[in-house]
Amino acid sequence: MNETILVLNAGSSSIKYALYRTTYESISIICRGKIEIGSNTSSQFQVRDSRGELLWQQHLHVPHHESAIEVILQWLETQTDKQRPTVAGHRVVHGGILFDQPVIINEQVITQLFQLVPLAPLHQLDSLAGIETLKRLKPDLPQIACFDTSFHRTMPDEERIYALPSHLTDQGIQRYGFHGLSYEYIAHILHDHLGDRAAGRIVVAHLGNGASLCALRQGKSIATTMGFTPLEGLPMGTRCGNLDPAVLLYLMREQQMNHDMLTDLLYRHAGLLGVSGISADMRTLLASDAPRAKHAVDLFIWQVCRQLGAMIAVLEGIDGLIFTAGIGEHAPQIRAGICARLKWLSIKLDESANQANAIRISTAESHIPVLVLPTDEESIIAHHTLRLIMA
Ligand SMILES: Nc1ncnc2c1ncn2[C@@H]1O[C@H](COP(=O)(O)OP(=O)(O)O)[C@@H](O)[C@H]1O
Ligand SMILES: CC(=O)OP(=O)(O)O
Ligand SMILES: [Mg+2]
Repeated sequence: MNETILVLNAGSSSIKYALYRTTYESISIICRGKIEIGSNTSSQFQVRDSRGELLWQQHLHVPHHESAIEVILQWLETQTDKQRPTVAGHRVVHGGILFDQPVIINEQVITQLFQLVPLAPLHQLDSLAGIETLKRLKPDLPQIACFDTSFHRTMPDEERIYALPSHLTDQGIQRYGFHGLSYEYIAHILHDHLGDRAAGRIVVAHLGNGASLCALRQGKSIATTMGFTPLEGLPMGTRCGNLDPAVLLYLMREQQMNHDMLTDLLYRHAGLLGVSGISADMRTLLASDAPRAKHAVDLFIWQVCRQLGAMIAVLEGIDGLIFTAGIGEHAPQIRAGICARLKWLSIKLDESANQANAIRISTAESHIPVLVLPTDEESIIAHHTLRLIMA
């Protein structure tokens, strides 16, 4: 029997989807696409086949994730029976303390996932919108949730636990880490690019609208910059990243900011957008002459290097640096800015390879290989989905 797997990956600035055909022994991609979301963004809905050839293109205005899901499902309805999904796999950002591996979705799971909405306000509801929309339109379709947090379950307690009274840790106030499906994919393909070095000390920089770093040893996560929520760590498109918690105490007391105001400030009006006052989108900032745009870019690069230092320290060295996700894959200027600050590691960038977004962007003399590896969270979700339905 064959299955057709629909994968939905709700990110904070986009929804990515893919359709796979499987014979149980192998999985092959049928088509995939991405819709960028935003009230000011005019988006292209594109569908590409396995070779990247354009199958369908439509100009859209997609203000939120739910409308993007409807567009994808409407398009699927116009396809042949063979392209109709028989199972769906979702990226769900937060699995909390309960879910450490992919799970078949039922009513109880949906209730538990709703309880985690406050811990990922830019993501969790959008994944649940995909799950609920599919449940409404195709009640018999089995659905699987795959979590961003699962991959980081290998982190040691020193990395996982905040310096808080232990009863709070026991309640689940601990570091979970995110972008795990992306790191899992990178860990999976690393040997193809680095050979035996892949089992060494690797830092992966997932730099997209959400951004984090992960320290891998033997392909397992031992540290990451995001924590209890996807707010900790690097500054992001609209998220602040690391902040002295006393800033919140100060704003609550001195400026009478309440929970909703702080959520809005820290998740939606901070980061690149907050610092630049111009945009959350790195493309816009790099194209701008405004000093505040340059300042936001410089601050981003500084923080990546500062936090990369911490990853290298816990790994006790570094054998490879990998860039991935929207900025990591497509912004040579950002990679060059980061690598220029890593000269102390004897990293040497091949400028033309970097400009071309080539896979290996370090020179042969560089002490450490630096690679650009496009991530593929959808394929990891498809594999987990297949494994679960076979079980
Ligand atoms: N060519 C580019 N140059 C610089 N930044 C880019 C480029 N292409 C994409 N980006 C950045 O990548 C971000 C999207 O990354 P992505 O990983 O797809 O996001 P997410 O999954 O978080 O929605 C955009 O917001 C934009 O800032
Ligand atoms: C966890 C997270 O920030 O995801 P994304 O980068 O897709 O927004
Ligand atoms: Mg993403």
